[in-house]
Amino acid sequence: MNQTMSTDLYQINMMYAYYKRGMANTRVVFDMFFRKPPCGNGYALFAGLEQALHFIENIKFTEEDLDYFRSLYPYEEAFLERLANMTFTGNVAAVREGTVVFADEPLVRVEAPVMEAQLIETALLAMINHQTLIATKAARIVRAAGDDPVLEFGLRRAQGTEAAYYGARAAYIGGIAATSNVMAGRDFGIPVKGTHAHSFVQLFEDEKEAFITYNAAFPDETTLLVDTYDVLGVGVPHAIEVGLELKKQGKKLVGIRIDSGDLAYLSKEARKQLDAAGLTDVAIVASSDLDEMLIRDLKTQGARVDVWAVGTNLIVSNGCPALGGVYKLAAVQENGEWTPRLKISENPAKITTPGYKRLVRFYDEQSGQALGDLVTFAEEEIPGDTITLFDPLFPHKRKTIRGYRMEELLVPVIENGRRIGNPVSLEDSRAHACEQLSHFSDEVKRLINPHGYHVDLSQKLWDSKQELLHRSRL
Ligand SMILES: Nc1ncnc2c1ncn2[C@@H]1O[C@H](COP(=O)(O)OP(=O)(O)OP(=O)(O)O)[C@@H](O)[C@H]1O
Ligand SMILES: O=P(O)(O)OC[C@H]1O[C@H](OP(=O)(O)OP(=O)(O)O)[C@H](O)[C@@H]1O
Ligand SMILES: O=C(O)c1cccnc1
Repeated sequence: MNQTMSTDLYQINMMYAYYKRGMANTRVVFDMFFRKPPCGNGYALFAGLEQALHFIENIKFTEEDLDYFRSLYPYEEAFLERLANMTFTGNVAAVREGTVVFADEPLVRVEAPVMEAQLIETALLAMINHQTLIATKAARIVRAAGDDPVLEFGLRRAQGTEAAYYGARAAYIGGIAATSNVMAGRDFGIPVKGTHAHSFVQLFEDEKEAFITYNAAFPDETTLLVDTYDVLGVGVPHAIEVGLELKKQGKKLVGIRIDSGDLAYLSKEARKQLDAAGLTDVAIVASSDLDEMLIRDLKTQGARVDVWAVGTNLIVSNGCPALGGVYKLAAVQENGEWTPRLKISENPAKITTPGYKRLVRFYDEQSGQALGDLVTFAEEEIPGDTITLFDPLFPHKRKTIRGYRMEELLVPVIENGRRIGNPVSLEDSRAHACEQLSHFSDEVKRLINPHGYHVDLSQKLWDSKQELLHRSRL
């Protein structure tokens, strides 16, 4: 779908004012970043870039769009004509999908004529804020589940089918093993999995007949929902009967699903019953309003769950319904030079970092551990083996690091309006997320009160920011 009209009216109005002032071609740099990771997490998993780049590459106003603008305001016809011919001609650099990212670092850098940079703001933020949020929530849930697979079951509870569709994509980057969402499976290549509903059991005279019927249709991949009537009294015993019959035929019951009640108690007792019947390899799937905290708690209770199915709380990111990613002007080109621009706020943490910037990450060469991120001006040289980093809010807090490997995080993805290289596959982004997470300590990744990770500014950038701050007070 063409998303060009997915913008706020104020973007069009600012574009018009720039146009009238003869500033439409002024080149600017905007940075996309967030100020706080979602869900009290220490980091976010960057996602949604593929959709954002696709949107940018396909900017196109239609005749109907222009008619709509005419109905809103007497914009000059020459402006509307300009919109009609508008495409994105600028440059975009971004962090790779699946990268572990932190507050206050530039994740997308857009350099373009101001009309174009302004037009793409809203949809770019919407796409990246949404998917980064869900990928991060998924990563939390997957972390709580440890080595157990997590299934995404949220389609019916998402804020609309589009949120479910892209949410499933983001959740896959965040590490879920499969989704129930067939369209997301078809389009993104995410493995799809499913069991059956209570209605399937209710439709038959007795539960066992329902189980046999389902198994007859899916002899090699049956997971039976055992909580329609009485989990331990009839559900598990009926599933065991089916499992034993399959065993006789050299086949296997894949699993049972428990969707209500005390999941710790029921899973332990169900495990005992299955094991006693010799069905030690039948997996137990749990679902029922789960989230990362409940999964963690159920594990400490010794729940014997092998697979966690999570719907609502994952797909709506319950408890943290939005990521506050922003898009701020960082520099303006004046006489061929980039002039840094600053946005002041009463809250020091909200003061933006001006300039045309670069973002690098240092890893310990030996252990591979991520040591810190550094934001510098784009043209700055970074020493290859020793560097002193300092906290931008508390500059006396310093740390010298040595023997590192450096990674450029912000890499060009669109040049002069054209995509560079091939789109990265979802599978690669998911693998990248997994690899990225392995470089961060358990303290940074813990679910509650995570350890802070260093995101520092170069001396030059920090000095420039201070100077601009002082000047702005005059
Ligand atoms: N052992 C447990 N410890 C903590 N929370 C649990 C445990 N077992 C289940 N829960 C959670 O408690 C909640 C149970 O909710 P509730 O009693 O409303 O519904 P239910 O048992 O799933 O039944 P129904 O689906 O029929 O409403 C769910 O969020 C579930 O994940
Ligand atoms: O609890 P969630 O994490 O949101 O996971 C999805 C839920 O959706 C289904 O219930 P629903 O009552 O809609 O249908 P059912 O008849 O299949 O149980 C499923 O059984 C889960 O309980
Ligand atoms: O396959 C399932 O069991 C399933 C899928 C979506 C929602 N609830 C359950």
